[in-house]
Amino acid sequence: MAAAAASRAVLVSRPVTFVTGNAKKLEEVKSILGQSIPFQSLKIDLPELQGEPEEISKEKARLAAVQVNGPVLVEDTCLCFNALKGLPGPYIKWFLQKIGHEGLNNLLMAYEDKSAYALCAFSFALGPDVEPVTFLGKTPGKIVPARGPNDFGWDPIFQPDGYDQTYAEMPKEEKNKISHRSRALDMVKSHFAEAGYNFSTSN
Ligand SMILES: O=c1nc[nH]c2c1ncn2[C@H]1C[C@H](O)[C@@H](COP(=O)(O)OP(=O)(O)OP(=O)(O)O)O1
Ligand SMILES: [Mg+2]
Repeated sequence: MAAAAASRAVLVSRPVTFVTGNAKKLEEVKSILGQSIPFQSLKIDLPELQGEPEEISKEKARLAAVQVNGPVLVEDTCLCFNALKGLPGPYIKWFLQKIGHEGLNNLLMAYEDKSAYALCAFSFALGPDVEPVTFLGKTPGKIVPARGPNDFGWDPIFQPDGYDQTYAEMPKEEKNKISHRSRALDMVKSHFAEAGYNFSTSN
């Protein structure tokens, strides 16, 4: 029963650690979660296996839980081009690093379809011996020539549907309302509420 589940509190003696090597992700997660889930962060660039976004994210959580030896939250972000059947997807980091915004636009030169989606796969593991659970958040949009400040990844070339600004041009609060990241975090929050987790705020 939902009412019973909501009133059940599960005390977890360790805080949640969000593990990422990316300071900009951390900044967004902090601002989206606010005080709703107390968490600490740890800067490690975890190795990522190849495969589907959900599996990559789960494996990151397994590795992170071993490192932290406690509850962890990780995420893996993909930028998927529909004309390319979802690629670059999880490999966007390396594509961006090698060919940049212009190269990413050029990849779609041969196609009329410039539609794309941003996908965030959050995984949570209670500890190293517990199978992680994954939550996917998706925001549809299209790939455009870069516009706006260049301070976070592919933000300047992604224009979400229903907006005439790119992620980079939008005020941060606006991006955080509709982003792939905030949609996935909404599900993480619901999961924590349903499970009744009450995390410690100190180690
Ligand atoms: O909202 C975003 N807006 C624009 N760019 C973004 C966003 N979110 C991630 N990105 C970039 C960072 C990296 O180039 C790639 C994802 O790769 P991804 O492995 O998930 O991130 P990462 O290696 O930087 O950090 P982490 O240590 O958490 O794996 O897309
Ligand atoms: Mg990474």
